[in-house]
Amino acid sequence: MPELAVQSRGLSKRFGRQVAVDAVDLAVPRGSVYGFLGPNGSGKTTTIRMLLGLIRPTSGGHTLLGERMPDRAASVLPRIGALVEGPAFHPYLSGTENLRRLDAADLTVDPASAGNRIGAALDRVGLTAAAGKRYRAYSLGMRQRLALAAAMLAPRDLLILDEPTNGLDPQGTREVRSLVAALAAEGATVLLSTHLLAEVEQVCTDVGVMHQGRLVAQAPLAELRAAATPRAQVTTDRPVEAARVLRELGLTDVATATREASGILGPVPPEKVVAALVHAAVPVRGFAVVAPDLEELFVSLTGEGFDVSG
Ligand SMILES: Nc1ncnc2c1ncn2[C@@H]1O[C@H](COP(=O)(O)OP(=O)(O)OP(=O)(O)O)[C@@H](O)[C@H]1O
Repeated sequence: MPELAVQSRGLSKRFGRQVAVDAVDLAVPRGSVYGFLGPNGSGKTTTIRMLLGLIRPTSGGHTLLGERMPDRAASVLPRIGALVEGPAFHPYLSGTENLRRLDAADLTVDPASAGNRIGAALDRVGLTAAAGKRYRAYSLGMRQRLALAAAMLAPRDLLILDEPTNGLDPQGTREVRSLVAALAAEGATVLLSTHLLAEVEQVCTDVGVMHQGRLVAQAPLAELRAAATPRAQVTTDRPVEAARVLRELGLTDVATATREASGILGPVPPEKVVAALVHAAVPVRGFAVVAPDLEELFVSLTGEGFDVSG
């Protein structure tokens, strides 16, 4: 097995004059849950469509599970489950019937066990109760669940999921997260795109950040966190005086807010900061050492905020 489940080199897509994806070098480690993160319109869906061979790159290329695409599509695609925008479900068929059609189209599986596969997939996404309902009567969340079930009809080595929690309520979102964790625990590699940082924080081991068509950062999440330097945060009625003390101690990026001063600690021990504040008679109401959250980290990487609320 290759070390990288997905690897692209210079993958690019132009629509007319617009460059939607610009020389993306993806490296998705085998066994990872890779969060493909970026604001709306940053090129995630276009990249995923190229990965799956649904659209042709303008330039560049890639491998899936070590196999060159699209030449090896016929042999590698059966090992891959995908969820991309607009799955072709039939509106007048039920969830079960739709899955039956998709399952029948897969020549690599035994038709005799179709019922078991379909039942298990519907169960995993929590759609058993609505399995007999027509697709056209499904809510957006139910449609999304059915698309996930379709991606998991057979055991997969790699799942590529475009915004898998799109349209789901908070409960559904939690279920999808635990589903992704379970799939990863079973040994699958999962690449999921999202514009929600919380999603990445909670399930992903690795992150790739898209910004205006370019992959601006890619690393294991733990590495990104380790690179994040903690800040000392002082709650006080005299933020300006507190800020002066922080600067004198050598803290950097010192900032003040109403009743608060903060700065990047660097090598300065926190207890020294507290002692210096007390020595300078700054009334300290609270003191904390906080690691930046992912949002701050990514803003610093991309210079742009994310739609964290969804
Ligand atoms: N078929 C197309 N024709 C022209 N432009 C397109 C086409 N598909 C995508 N684009 C453009 O390419 C850019 C990237 O779009 P893409 O859908 O890949 O972004 P995204 O990161 O997936 O965003 P979202 O989270 O909104 O789905 C956008 O500016 C979009 O308008």
